[in-house]
Order: sequence, then structure tokens, then C-alpha cells
Amino acid sequence: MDTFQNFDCTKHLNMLKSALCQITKYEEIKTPSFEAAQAYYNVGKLEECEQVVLELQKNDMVTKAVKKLQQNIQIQKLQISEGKYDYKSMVEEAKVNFVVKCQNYVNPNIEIREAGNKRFGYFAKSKIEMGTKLIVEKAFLIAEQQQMFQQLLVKDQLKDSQMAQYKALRGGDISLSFFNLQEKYSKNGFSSFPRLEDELKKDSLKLEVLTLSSCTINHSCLPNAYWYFIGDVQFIITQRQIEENEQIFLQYVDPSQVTFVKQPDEIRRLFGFECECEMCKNMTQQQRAEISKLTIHLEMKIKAQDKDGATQNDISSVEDICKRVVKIFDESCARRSALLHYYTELSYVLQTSGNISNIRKAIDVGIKALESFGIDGAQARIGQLVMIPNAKHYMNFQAVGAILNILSFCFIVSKGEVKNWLKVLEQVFYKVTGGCDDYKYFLKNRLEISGVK
Ligand SMILES: C[S@@+](CC[C@H](N)C(=O)[O-])C[C@H]1O[C@@H](n2cnc3c(N)ncnc32)[C@H](O)[C@@H]1O
Repeated sequence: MDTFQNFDCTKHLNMLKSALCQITKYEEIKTPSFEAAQAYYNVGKLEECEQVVLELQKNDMVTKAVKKLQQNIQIQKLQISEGKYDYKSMVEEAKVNFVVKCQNYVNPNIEIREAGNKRFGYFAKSKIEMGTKLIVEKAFLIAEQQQMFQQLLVKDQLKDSQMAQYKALRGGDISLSFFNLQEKYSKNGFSSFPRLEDELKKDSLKLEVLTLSSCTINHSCLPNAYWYFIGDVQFIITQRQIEENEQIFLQYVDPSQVTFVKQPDEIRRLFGFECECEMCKNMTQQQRAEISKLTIHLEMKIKAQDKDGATQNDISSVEDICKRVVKIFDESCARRSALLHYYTELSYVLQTSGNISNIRKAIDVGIKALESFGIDGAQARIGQLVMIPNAKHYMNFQAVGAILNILSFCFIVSKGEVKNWLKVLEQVFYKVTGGCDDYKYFLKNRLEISGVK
């Protein structure tokens, strides 16, 4: 594993370039080489990798490295055929060192295709169930966020205009070098806490991670997949059912930190492109301005409630805002996401006020949300909120509870009194996620980390 102290930038840039060329089919691979095989392996394209290895065998080019690669292919095949990753041992490993042993995997039901203005993207070849692993991928490059820019060697001096552009994208005072690689980070990188418990600590290790497969997934403000990391391994999971030929989308910004109205601005600021997702395309400027006003209003309400707990009037007023939001979004696919956002916020505030009667109200709010939008919208929301590692909302049990309130309506509240809250949370979580191992494991882990037994 390279660190940035002894980092051979040319080698990595070349590897990166060749791998990106291959996965996005910019260039055909003309001559079989170990690098080509390794690049396929890196992005989980085992068949292609084996093909290249076969060519190498034919040409009598089997080196030690190729043999090792062959072994790895066999191990990975076995692992994939079992469809399992040992999360527990991976998490344990990540506690000691965030570099975790793991084989890459790309779900055979997805493939890279041209995606109009967005160039390339991943698409579903056939229907994919919610909670399905799409990609499991070890980071290609990884760097501590604070140190990365200082540690890069200054090779080419950037023009002022480039520096300004870079600063506008990422902020901070940085001396830039091999700009291309940095640009790759800024456009394609993920931020990650390598250990689950790190998000609870101040000044904890935060990483910039570059992947090769998942970096081809485009952004949507209304995504259908989410990601999380264990150490330097990234998992991409569907957060709802995905139809044949549908494009896979991640949300590049953390939804718990940014309201959906502000997302396009954040996308522009952080990643430097104009969002052209369905939601953004469907929304007019006027609608966006109106929603912004309502959001500010709601934020003020939420702040006020945080202190004293919500009153019936507060709830009515937020509901009023929600109704206005519905009107604005009536024709837009963003409608459901918008309302769930508001309801989730309100539910959270009610719960964290620590007042039992407010918890009841929070459930009522959840009921209203679900009545309007059904379970799949809520599932999408929970996928985002509970699993994305950076979010602060769900660091504690109450916050997880607040989000799950919305879901509890479908399964529990509608059938009777809520007796054992924790059990309910677990049950709801389990049912909503179809018992998916990832969710189950992570909920348990998060609750444990939060000190809830
Ligand atoms: C991580 S890459 C995704 C893969 C990229 N489409 C490609 O072909 O290499 C991010 C880039 O994809 C494009 N992109 C992703 N999501 C987009 C969106 N919602 N609207 C417009 N462009 C998008 C932008 O050019 C962005 O810089």
C-alpha cells in the first residue's frame, strides 16, 4: 500500500488511466499484459481478466505476478459464488488497520453504458432487488483528507485560473501538484470514515478514497443506491428495487447535511457540475425559490423546537409547510422525497426533545408521511439516512429511532401499542430491509457503538 510519503505519482496515474480507459471502453486493449489483467481484476471484471490471463499463457508470459493473480481470481470466484462477505471480521480488521482484506465484486446484473450528457454510467441489465450488493470494491487510492494536498509533490505549477477553479471546488489553501490525479479525487473521490466508531469521535481519521468501478456511477438527488465503507472497502447497495435498463445513481452529497433543495448548489460547489438528475430537470427556478423559502422557515421552526420540544402549534405549522411543498411538487418526482425529508426532520426533533408525549407525536408524523407516500419512499430515505457514514443524525439511538418512526407505522403502530421500543426498532429495520444482512449487521453495530445494549 502506497502512502503519500513515498508515492510514485507517475505509476499511479498511468495505472489509473489504463484502468479507466478499460472500464469505460475508451480504448480497446490491444496487447495482453499483466497490467491489463490487473486492471480488469481491480474493477471486478473477472471474465475479462481471465481472458487476458489466458492470452498471457498462450504467449508464454506467465510471471509470478500473473500466477498470484490467477489464484486471486479463484478465491474471488469462490467468494462471489457464496455471495458473502464476513462483515464482522472486516470491521474488526478495520479497527486495527483500515486496510482490509477483501476481493472486489461487481454484480453481473449491472454494466457500464453511455449515459447521454453524463458520458458513462452504470445500468441494470435486469431487475435488481432492494438491498442487493452492486459493487464491493477496495479503494484504488486512499489518503488522509487533511494531509493529502500538503503531501503531494509540486511538479507542475498550476495556472492561477486553475488554482481558482480548484479552490472553488474544494476550498482550502493548497499547493497543487499532478493536478490530474487531484482532479480525479475531487470529481470521483468519496470521503469516508474508515471505522464506524470514528464518526462519533472528534478529530477522527477521515479519508479521501478513489475507486475505479463505483466512480462511474452518476449522481441523482433522488438516488436508488447508497454506499458505505468498512475500512478501505466500499459497498454499494441498492436502496430500492431497480428496473431493467434503469440507471444506477448515488447521492454524492450527504443528505443529512444538506436539504434536497440545496443539493444542486452543493453539487456545483463540491463537484463542479450542474446537476441534471430527473428531480433537478423537473423543477423550475420558481419552484426552487419557493421551496428554499419554505426550507428556511422550517429550519427556523426546527431550531426553536430543538430547545423546548414541539407544541401542537409547531407541528401544525410544519404540516402546513409540508402541504405547500406537496402543491409545488405535485407534478415532480421530487415530491415524495421532499415531504419525507420534512417529516423526518420533524420526527427527529420531536424525539430528541426527550418528551414521551412528543414521541407519540413523532409516530403520528411518521404515520402521516407513510400514508402519503408508501413504504418504498420511506425505504429510500432510510437507506440514505441510516447507512451513510458521515451523517451525524443517527449517531445515537434516539435519532435512529426517529427515522424508524416513519417506518414503524406500516408494521407495528398500525397493529397496536408499541411496548418494547428497541425490539420494535430492530423488527422494523429487519422487515423493511427484507432481513438483508448488511442492514441487520449495521444497525446492530450502530446501536452498540451508541451504547445501546
Ligand atoms: C464520478 S463521475 C461519474 C462517471 C462519469 N459520468 C463518467 O463518464 O466518467 C462524475 C461526473 O459525472 C457527471 N455527472 C454525474 N452525475 C451527474 C448529474 N446528475 N448531472 C450531470 N452530470 C453528472 C459529471 O460530469 C461529474 O463530474
